[in-house]
Amino acid sequence: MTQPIFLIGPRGCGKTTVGLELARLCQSEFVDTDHWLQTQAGQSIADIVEQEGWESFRARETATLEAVTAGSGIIATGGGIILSAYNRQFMREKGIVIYLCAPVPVLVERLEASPEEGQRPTLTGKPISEEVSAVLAERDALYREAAHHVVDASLAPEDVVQNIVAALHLACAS
Ligand SMILES: Nc1ncnc2c1ncn2[C@@H]1O[C@H](COP(=O)(O)OP(=O)(O)OP(=O)(O)O)[C@@H](O)[C@H]1O
Ligand SMILES: O=C(O)C1=C[C@@H](O)[C@@H](O)[C@H](O)C1
Ligand SMILES: [Mg+2]
Repeated sequence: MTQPIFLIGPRGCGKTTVGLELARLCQSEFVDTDHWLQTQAGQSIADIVEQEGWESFRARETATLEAVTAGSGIIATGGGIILSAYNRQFMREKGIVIYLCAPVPVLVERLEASPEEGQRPTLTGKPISEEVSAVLAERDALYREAAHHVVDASLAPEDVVQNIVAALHLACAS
C-alpha cells in the first residue's frame, strides 16, 4: 500500500472498528482523527464544542486531517469530515476514500448500544433515531461524492474488512 486509506461515513458505521482491524490485517499504521484531536486538545469533543462551538471543532478537524495524512496507513475519520469541500478534495487527492455505508436502523442500534457522548455530542438536539435519519439524509450525497469505493458496513466487521481488501486488491494477511 503506497497511499493512505480514508474511511468515511456516519457515526456508528464502524470507521474506528473496521479501521483498526484492517490496519492489523495489513500491518499498517492506524490513526483515528477523533481520537488524535481529543488527545492533542486534552479535551473531549463534547467539551470543545461546548466551549468553542462546532465551527472551531471543524477547523481543528481539518488541521488534524492534514497533520495525520502521511505516506500510507489507515485513517478513520470523524463522521462530519465530509462537510468541508476542502476535506473532501484533500482526501480524494491524497489517498483512497472508502464510504462505509449502513442503513439508519443499523446505525441507530449501534449508537444506542454505545453512545460515547463525550465523542458524539448531539448534532441536532433530537433523539438518536431522528438525528441519524436527518443527518444521513443531508450527508449521504457528500459521502458518495468523496468516496472512491462504497462498501456495505452493515455486515460483521471482519466481512467489511474483507470487502475492502477485495475492492482495493490489497495484499494482506488473512
Ligand atoms: N460491522 C459492525 N458490526 C457490528 N457492530 C459494529 C460494527 N462496526 C462497529 N460496530 C459497533 O458500533 C459502535 C460504533 O462503532 P465505531 O465507533 O467503530 O463507529 P465510527 O464510525 O467510528 O463512529 P464515529 O463517527 O462516532 O467515530 C461500536 O460499539 C462498535 O463496536
Ligand atoms: O458526525 C459528526 O458530525 C461527528 C462525528 C464524530 O465522529 C465526531 O467527529 C464529532 O462528534 C462529529
Ligand atoms: Mg470513530
